[in-house]
Amino acid sequence: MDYLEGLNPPQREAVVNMEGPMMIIAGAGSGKTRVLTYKIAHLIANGIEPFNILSLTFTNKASREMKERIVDVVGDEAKNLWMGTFHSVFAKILRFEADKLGYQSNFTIYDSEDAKSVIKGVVKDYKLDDKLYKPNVVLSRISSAKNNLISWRSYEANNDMRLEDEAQGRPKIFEIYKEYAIRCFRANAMDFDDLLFNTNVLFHQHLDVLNKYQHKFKFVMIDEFQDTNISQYYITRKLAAKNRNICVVGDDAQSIYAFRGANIQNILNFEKDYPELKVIKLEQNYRSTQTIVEAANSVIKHNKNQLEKSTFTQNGIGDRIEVIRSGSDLDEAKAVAQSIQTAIMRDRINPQDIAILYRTNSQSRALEEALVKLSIKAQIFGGLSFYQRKEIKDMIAYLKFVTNPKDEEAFKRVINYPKRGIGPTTVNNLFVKAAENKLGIWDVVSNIRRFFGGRIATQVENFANMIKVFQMQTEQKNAFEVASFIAKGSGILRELYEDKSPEGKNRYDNLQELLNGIQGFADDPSKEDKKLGTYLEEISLITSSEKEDMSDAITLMTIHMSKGLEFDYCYIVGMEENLFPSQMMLETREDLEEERRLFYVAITRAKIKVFLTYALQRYRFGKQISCEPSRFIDEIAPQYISMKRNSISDDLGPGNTPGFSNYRSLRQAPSNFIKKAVKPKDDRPFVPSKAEDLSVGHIVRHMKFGDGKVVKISEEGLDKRADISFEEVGKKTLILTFAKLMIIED
Ligand SMILES: Nc1ncnc2c1ncn2[C@@H]1O[C@H](COP(=O)(O)OP(=O)(O)OP(=O)(O)O)[C@@H](O)[C@H]1O
Ligand SMILES: [Mg+2]
Repeated sequence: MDYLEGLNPPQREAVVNMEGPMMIIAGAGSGKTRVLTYKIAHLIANGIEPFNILSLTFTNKASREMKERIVDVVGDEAKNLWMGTFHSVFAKILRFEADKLGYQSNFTIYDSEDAKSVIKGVVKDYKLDDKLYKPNVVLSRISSAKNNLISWRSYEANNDMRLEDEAQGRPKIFEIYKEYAIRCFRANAMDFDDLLFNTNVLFHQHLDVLNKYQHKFKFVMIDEFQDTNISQYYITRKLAAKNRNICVVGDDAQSIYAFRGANIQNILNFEKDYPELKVIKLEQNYRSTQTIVEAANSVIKHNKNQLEKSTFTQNGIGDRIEVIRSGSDLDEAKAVAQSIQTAIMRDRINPQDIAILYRTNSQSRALEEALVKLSIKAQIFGGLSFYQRKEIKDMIAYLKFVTNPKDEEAFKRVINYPKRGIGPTTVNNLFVKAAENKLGIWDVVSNIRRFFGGRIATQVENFANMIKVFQMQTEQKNAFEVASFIAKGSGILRELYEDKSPEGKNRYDNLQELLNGIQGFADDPSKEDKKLGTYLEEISLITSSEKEDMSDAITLMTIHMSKGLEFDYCYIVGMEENLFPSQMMLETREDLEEERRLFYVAITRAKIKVFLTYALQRYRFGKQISCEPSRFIDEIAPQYISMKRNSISDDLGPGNTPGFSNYRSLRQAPSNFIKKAVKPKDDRPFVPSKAEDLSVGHIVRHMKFGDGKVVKISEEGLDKRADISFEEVGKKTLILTFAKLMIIED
């Protein structure tokens, strides 16, 4: 069996030990995903049916790639594997079992925009302060409740949640949660978190169903195990309870979703849950050069919380990590584009093997523009950018509403678009009528004469008839035929066609592009079910907007999305304090450690070369601000770094020391241009003190500025301020509501 030859001894041991619980916690690039892939192939080669194997990955792209490789080894039968992200696999199961939970199997999956829109509605109807109960804040509380398996029924009694809400001045979240859940249910819709939450409910309440899937999934495999949350962990624990054939692989140093409830604790629990656990260590990195492996190790060493493990590589030493500084964010983007051009032309790197990684999505725009100017094709991976565009959302709303007329969010989008004289007041009246009669919106709309007369009734009736015609189409025709019919019949296509402005043309093109995509779906011979509902299912879970002709494009993505992937060259951009590490993540040691793990993930994506870039000035929050290089650059052991100045930038701004040739001399620049990360003197955990406890004379600690003495406290309007004289950075005035300070000496 030649696939076993491509494995080192511990990898092979992991693959051939087919049964029983197994855990592999090992560094980046050590072959964890490869082991999972070959293990699945090995199971199939040994007679296990592919449909008895469940394999959970972090992105759909990852699972597609795994499947392709397995097909290469064992042939086409591998196509029957159950493989995908947690969300896609359990959405599929929930559709089969929807009736057990009182849903219909054609339920809609709300993305976060839909969810926020529902929340906005609830906040408005409950007459709550919408500045306080911002949709994304509320949604994130609801999400964290669901991911910790706290239902709306138990939320109110849950002290942790309630006390935190009260502390944040938002005591009514539990009421919003309840109403939100009711509205989603009434609309036959689930949000992303519901997909996991409801699976847990399903397995908890219906033992026969659980039993069926326990029997079905004789083997369970999980990649990126460090980022599973409690909800996901319970699902897999239940599924594996019978056969106990569960194999998980991951790397605690790459845990980067703590903010979304991912829980490193799962790794620790796993050992308790399976005392017979087989643990396998992988220590050799096959992905990256020695320089990259060592540099990454030198960074992650700064984290206290990590499991003991070591990594080495037998790959070549390779080039140093190149640090490029620029005068501004625009120049940074230009420098990156130029460097990429060189990489492609001179170093003969395939564009597909080049990635630009950034901390926040909004950084992509300048880069995209600079790349276009040099005619370098780029695709954004993981962004929903295309599907977030208004015309696309409108069209999809039609498709969704036709498939599931209970979907209120879709209804709101389509009822008066294109304009058909049904204004917000009428729409509101329709909803009121629905609520009064405890009916769904479609029940009212499709029987409008029972509730309204006159002009309203005629217009709404026309709309309802149109939808009914569309619905009839869905029964006989494939997704593309129905979608084209709807695009024309609804008037959307004409509406966009008639807008001859450049933006209008662009929107028209986008809509055409969407239809192209649907046609591709309908023409795909490997798809058995070409119905509209199945198409919607696929795109609701899309994590990548790759298109066919993108084979010679480089990839842009957030670091979060890059997990598990690998590229020859990686450009990590925006290496600046307050951007990376992110401003929001500087409050506690835990947060900073999570940022550092994110940096570790970024570096370890590269096989051949890493570039780190930063700008001295950046346009943020609507104005030009000065930036300092990220402390993470400083944390890489110096022998792995070389410093380049971006030749595009003439004006390097304040602190410029002309003529330096490497990073070391930059570090010794006479100004405070690079500030060393201020290290606290002792190792107490950082727990911010209350602002009102602070008084003159206290010695306090700040996560970024280090230790200092409070010299003055003043009040200006509602803001209490403190002047603090810091040992390392001098005097600063801080607003106490924002600054987190810990009193270390009275
Ligand atoms: N024994 C081996 N021989 C040759 N190449 C290997 C071997 N093991 C792994 N590789 C290669 O090394 C690279 C990294 O492997 P893989 O992606 O499985 O690592 P990983 O541990 O999953 O990394 P990450 O933590 O980033 O997800 C891949 O290109 C893989 O094909
Ligand atoms: Mg992997």
